[in-house]
Amino acid sequence: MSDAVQTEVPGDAARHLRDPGTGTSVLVVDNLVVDHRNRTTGEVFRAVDHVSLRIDAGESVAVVGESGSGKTTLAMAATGLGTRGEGDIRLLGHSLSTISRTRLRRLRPEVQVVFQDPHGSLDPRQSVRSGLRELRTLQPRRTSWIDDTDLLGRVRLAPEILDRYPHQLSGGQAQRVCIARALLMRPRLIVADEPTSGLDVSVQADVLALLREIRTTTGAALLMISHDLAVVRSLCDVVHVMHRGRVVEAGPCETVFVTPAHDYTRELLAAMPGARWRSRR
Ligand SMILES: Nc1ncnc2c1ncn2[C@@H]1O[C@H](COP(=O)(O)OP(=O)(O)OP(=O)(O)O)[C@@H](O)[C@H]1O
Repeated sequence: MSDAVQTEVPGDAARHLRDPGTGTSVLVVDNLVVDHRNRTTGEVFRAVDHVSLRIDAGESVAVVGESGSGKTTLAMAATGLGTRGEGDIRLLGHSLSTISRTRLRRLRPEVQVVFQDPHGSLDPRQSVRSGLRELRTLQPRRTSWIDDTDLLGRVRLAPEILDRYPHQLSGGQAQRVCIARALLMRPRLIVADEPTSGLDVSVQADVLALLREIRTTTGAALLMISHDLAVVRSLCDVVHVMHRGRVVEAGPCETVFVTPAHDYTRELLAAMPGARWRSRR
C-alpha cells in the first residue's frame, strides 16, 4: 500500500500525508471511494472521492466540511462500520478488504463511535446500569478494569444516574453516558461524529473537555467529524477539509487555520471567524 497524497493538497499541508507510516498508525485510508445508490432511481452518488488519511496512535484528527460533504460516509467506511467502498483501509494493522469476519468482530470494541444524537444511541428500554451490564456480558475481560460507579465518575456523572433511563437524562448527561460506554471498552480509536452539535451550548464545552481529557488519559486516537471549526480547533492536531467528497486541504490545524491554502477552507473560516488562529509564533 502506498502512502498516497491527494494531489490537490497544497504545499506543507501535505506533509502529514506523505510521511511514511511509523508502524503505530491506528487507521490508514488510501484512495477511498464510496458511492451511494439511490434505491428508487438507481442513480449513483459519489459521497467519498479518492480520499486518503492516516491517524497515528494517540493522534487527534478532524474531518471538517459542510453538511453533505461526505464526512460521515468516510468515517463509517474507514472504520468498517458503513458502506465499504473501494480503496485500501488498514484498521489497527488489518486490511479491511481481507480481514475475516471473526477478526473484524474482535476488532470492533477497539473502535468506539460517539454520535451526534445521544438519546438515539441509547436503548430507551434500558437503564444506564443495564446497558453497561449488557456491554460487560459481551466483553467481560475487556470491561473488568473499572466498576460502574468509577466509570461514571470518569465522565463526571453521579452514581444515581445508573438507575435512570435515557428519557430521564438531559442531552449532556446522555452524551456523557455514551462516552462512558465507549470508554468502558478501552478503545484505541474513538470516532466522534458531531458529538456536541445536538447539545445545548452550555454543555458543549464540557463534553469537549471530557473528550480531550479521555484522549490524554487513555492515549486513544480520535477521529473527529465536525462542521464546526471552533470544535476542531479546540481538540485536534490535524485537520482534513472535505468538500463534495474530496479532501481539498489537509495538515496540522495551526497551519490550515492560520494560512488556509484552499478557497473552500477560507470560506469556512470566514463563516466562523472565531475559529481562525493567529500564529502562535
Ligand atoms: N445511505 C445513503 N444512501 C444514499 N445517499 C446517501 C446515504 N448516506 C449518505 N448519502 C449522501 O451522501 C452524501 C454525503 O453524506 P454524509 O452524511 O457522509 O455527509 P456529511 O458531511 O457527514 O453530512 P452531515 O454533516 O449532514 O451528516 C450526502 O449527499 C448524503 O445525502
